[in-house]
Amino acid sequence: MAVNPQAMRSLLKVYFIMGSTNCCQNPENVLQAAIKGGITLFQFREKGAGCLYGKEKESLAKKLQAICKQSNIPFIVNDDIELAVKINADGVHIGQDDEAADVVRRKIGSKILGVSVHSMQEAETAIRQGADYIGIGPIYPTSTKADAKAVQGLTFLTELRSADIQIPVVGIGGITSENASPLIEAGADGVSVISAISQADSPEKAAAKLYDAVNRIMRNA
Ligand SMILES: Nc1nc(C(F)(F)F)ncc1COP(=O)(O)OP(=O)(O)O
Ligand SMILES: [Mg+2]
Repeated sequence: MAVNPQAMRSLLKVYFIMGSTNCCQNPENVLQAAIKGGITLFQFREKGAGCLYGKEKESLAKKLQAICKQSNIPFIVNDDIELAVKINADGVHIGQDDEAADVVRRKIGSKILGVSVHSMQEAETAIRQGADYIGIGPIYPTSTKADAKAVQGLTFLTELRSADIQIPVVGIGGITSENASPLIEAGADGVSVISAISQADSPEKAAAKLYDAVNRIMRNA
């Protein structure tokens, strides 16, 4: 753990993830609007058919990183540790098929380290190896991630919290402002979304609705 857990929980509230293939509009404009709407954390996930590579990927990453910096929103890079270190990102997110968390922790020092987990064992390993937060999902059906695992609903989240695992947790997969509340009520510290914001007519309004939905539940908890 390199980031204060309470600070990490606040950052996870509305965690926007995007790459160039997720956007109908210009990614920079979408990110600007999402920040205006109230996202609390951003992840650059350049992946899937038609995604950018090499210099083009790095150039877009730097543009989005600069937009985040202007609003003090931490900039996280998915999968690509080398890029994250090269551009001095604020953290990285890795899955079970990426580099091991302990290896990545040694490469990134005290930056934010997020790990996708799908079982108690993977969660315990991620915690032992220094993850600052874990991502679980898909909570609901998703069309964004082609190789997503089976929809898990709130089952795994409930299992984690019942086992008194207190690491900051964010859910992902098909989440919208309409279905976010049960996730927070079940103990998630935030929601992670791609399409709900990146495909919205108004990314600003979509981000604001998510922010309100999450905070309304947290206030009443
Ligand atoms: N990028 C992500 N961020 C999260 C977070 F927790 F941040 F919401 N959860 C899940 C993913 C999925 O990441 P991806 O690289 O597509 O898949 P894999 O897990 O197979 O590596
Ligand atoms: Mg990954």
